[in-house]
Amino acid sequence: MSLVSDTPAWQTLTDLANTLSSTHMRELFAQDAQRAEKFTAQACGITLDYAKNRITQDVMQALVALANQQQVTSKRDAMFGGAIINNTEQRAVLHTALRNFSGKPVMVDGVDVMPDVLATQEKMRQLVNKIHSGEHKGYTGKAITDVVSIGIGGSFLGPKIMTEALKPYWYKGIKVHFVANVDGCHIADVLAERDIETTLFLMSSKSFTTQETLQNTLTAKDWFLQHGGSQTDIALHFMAISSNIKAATDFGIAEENIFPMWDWVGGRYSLWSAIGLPIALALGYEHYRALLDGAFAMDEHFQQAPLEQNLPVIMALLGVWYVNFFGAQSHVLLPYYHYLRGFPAYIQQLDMESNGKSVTTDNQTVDYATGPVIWGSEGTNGQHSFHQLIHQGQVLIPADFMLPLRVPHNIGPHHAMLASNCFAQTQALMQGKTFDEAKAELATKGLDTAELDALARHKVMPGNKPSNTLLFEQLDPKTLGALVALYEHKVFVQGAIWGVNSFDQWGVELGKVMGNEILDKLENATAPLSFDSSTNQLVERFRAAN
Ligand SMILES: O=P(O)(O)OC[C@H]1O[C@](O)(CO)[C@@H](O)[C@@H]1O
Repeated sequence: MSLVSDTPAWQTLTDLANTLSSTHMRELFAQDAQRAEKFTAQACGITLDYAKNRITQDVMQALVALANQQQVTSKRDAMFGGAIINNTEQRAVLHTALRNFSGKPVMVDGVDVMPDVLATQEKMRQLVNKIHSGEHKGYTGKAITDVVSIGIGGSFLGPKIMTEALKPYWYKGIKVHFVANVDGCHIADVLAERDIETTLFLMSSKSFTTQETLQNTLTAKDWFLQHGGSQTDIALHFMAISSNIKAATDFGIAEENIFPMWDWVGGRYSLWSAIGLPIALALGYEHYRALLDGAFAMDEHFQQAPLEQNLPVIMALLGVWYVNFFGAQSHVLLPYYHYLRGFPAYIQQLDMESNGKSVTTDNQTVDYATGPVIWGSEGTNGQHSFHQLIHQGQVLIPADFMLPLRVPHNIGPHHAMLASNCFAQTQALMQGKTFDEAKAELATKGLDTAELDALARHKVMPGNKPSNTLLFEQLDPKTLGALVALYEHKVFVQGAIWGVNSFDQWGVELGKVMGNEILDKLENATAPLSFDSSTNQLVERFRAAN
């Protein structure tokens, strides 16, 4: 098969991008009073206004033609149907089965996975209720008040960020804490404030081989044993979530305390599995279930809505448009909602670990970018920091703004101020400010002509900077579930267009192997070194200091 960059649909888009490069979005808005209406789509409590993009209806049609040419819908159906689409690991990709409430079976290798999925959800529900009711007690008979979740990557980001995003829904009486980094400062800080009698540790690792998670759990176990807990008490205080049951039991976790997951769930897609247990403990099972319901609703939308009205497809196509036809190298996420402040970091793993690839599923090296750098932080903080570069810098950075229309507080004018900042940023990015407008603003400042011209040049804002605005009625668990699934499917569609396998992550493996080799040399201070001279020197300096 030819690369997507050699296809007619790609050429059409290249031509359209050239034509459109001389047209400012101000003109596109001036030409069409219905522009906002035409470029707005809605689903699952989310409204996407994508009118402030460098697009026309011709562009959107050509992008949809690209999606059709790349067989996005049949690839989508293959994923939902349990086909082995992760071809380098020979795995199905079925995080969608974890939120499948259709009552229909999902088959992998001729076996329906739904009974195991539902049984695990029931086991989670029972544990959450036992902990919240105080029925599950610590070894001294006290109720559990704190949960420490240990995991990294997808076994950390989803649980932590979704828990944080749903703070208004937290169950009173339980606090959930997260440890990811192997940096001992992290676990030391978390343990220092815990009461051994009332703390439950959850070890989350799909593979049960991840260095950071294994070491942090060993440290937690040592702490438990050193502070009065015994080997038999461990069963009341340590549980695990893993697809590697044997490794978990070998590690010392009682089999009944292991929540299973499966190799058809990718790490960065695993919050819907028992990896989401910390979320369920923080919120209560009903709210956790609503999160899954929201994702299921988005799955249905993704499968059923025409491509032109399909939220994940539209967002994916706009991303491809900027990455491949305007050379955008990054994409910024700007949640205007404090509790959603971690969302950019979540999408960073989802997007960059999925599509940061160079070879297609049919083993060809690509000659185009397969994804931008994803970054961002909460509004309005970014406005007083990096927005300057988005407004006036020489790099194109498409943005996703996010705002709940209603918030769980009613404190003075805060929410209207927040919303006005969000909307104003999208407006300023699109509209910009011309030289004449800048000069007119300075007219009353008493400057001479040369001074006025010089200063006005600095105040020019080019505008024509693209953004999407995502509005939610409110960020309840169901809407958050839909939002996460929206981005998952966006990433899927982009991977389908670029022809890459979005579900492996070989790029992270080499560092792990080399890290272990270096650890060996750090722990054996006399072992000869045969790395490159820089690495040798770094190891020697570490040895000298320790
Ligand atoms: O759940 P595990 O197996 O400990 O893996 C944690 C993370 O490590 C990665 O494999 C890569 O670092 C991620 O994809 C994954 O989410």
